[in-house]
Amino acid sequence: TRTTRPQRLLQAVSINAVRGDPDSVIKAIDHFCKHTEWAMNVGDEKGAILDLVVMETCPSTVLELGTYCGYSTVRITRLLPPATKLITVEMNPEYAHVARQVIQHAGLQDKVCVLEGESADLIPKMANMFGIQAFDFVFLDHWKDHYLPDIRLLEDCGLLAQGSVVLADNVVCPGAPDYLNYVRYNLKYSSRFYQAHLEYTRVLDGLERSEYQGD
Ligand SMILES: Nc1ncnc2c1ncn2CCOCCNC(=O)c1cc(-c2ccc(F)cc2)cc(O)c1O
Ligand SMILES: [Mg+2]
Repeated sequence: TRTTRPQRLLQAVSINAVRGDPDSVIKAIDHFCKHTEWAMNVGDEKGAILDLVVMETCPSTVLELGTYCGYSTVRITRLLPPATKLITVEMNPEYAHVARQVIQHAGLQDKVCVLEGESADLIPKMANMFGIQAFDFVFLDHWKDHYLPDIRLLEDCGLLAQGSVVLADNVVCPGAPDYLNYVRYNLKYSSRFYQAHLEYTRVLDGLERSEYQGD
């Protein structure tokens, strides 16, 4: 039977990236997606913005919704100090399996926990599962119509604190209009838009950075 796109992406990583070197994993995936087969990773242009926002946040606790093949997981985790932990949620078991191998190839497996399941089911259990109060940084990159219900769920579960930063991918393409409305016009958030392009294309897209102002 044919391989899947995530399996072909993983093969490109295992062939072209140096074990234990996150930057070579990132470069191998971007090269594969530019020259062989497009895939829905955040990519190099938006990835550079993601890097800047992570570095200025210096988070101790990170949540990512929508792991896919682990590209953004590697991008974020490579910037985190040793003691920090990143929790990433992926509902597709096949994506999760590939992501674990990509993360392992980068040598970052000890700093990452890949959870399989629906974000809406897992978010209410996280405080108890991991003994955390709030997330310093959240990256939204799963189903675009889940961004709004999930940020509200994070609020209701007390998992956002004053200063928590939520960065959302694809707010232009495929788009998350209800989410944008909420974070831009709700006094609980201070929000700003980073114009960019859909990964590996010239189609307009962007990231929205929203800082929680506290209850
Ligand atoms: N824990 C969870 N809970 C719920 N659902 C979950 C989940 N974990 C996964 N899922 C399922 C959704 O996973 C993938 C979400 N990502 C995208 O759909 C996406 C699509 C494009 C795109 C595609 C085609 C175009 F033409 C133009 C743009 C670009 C992107 O950058 C994208 O991120
Ligand atoms: Mg995306």
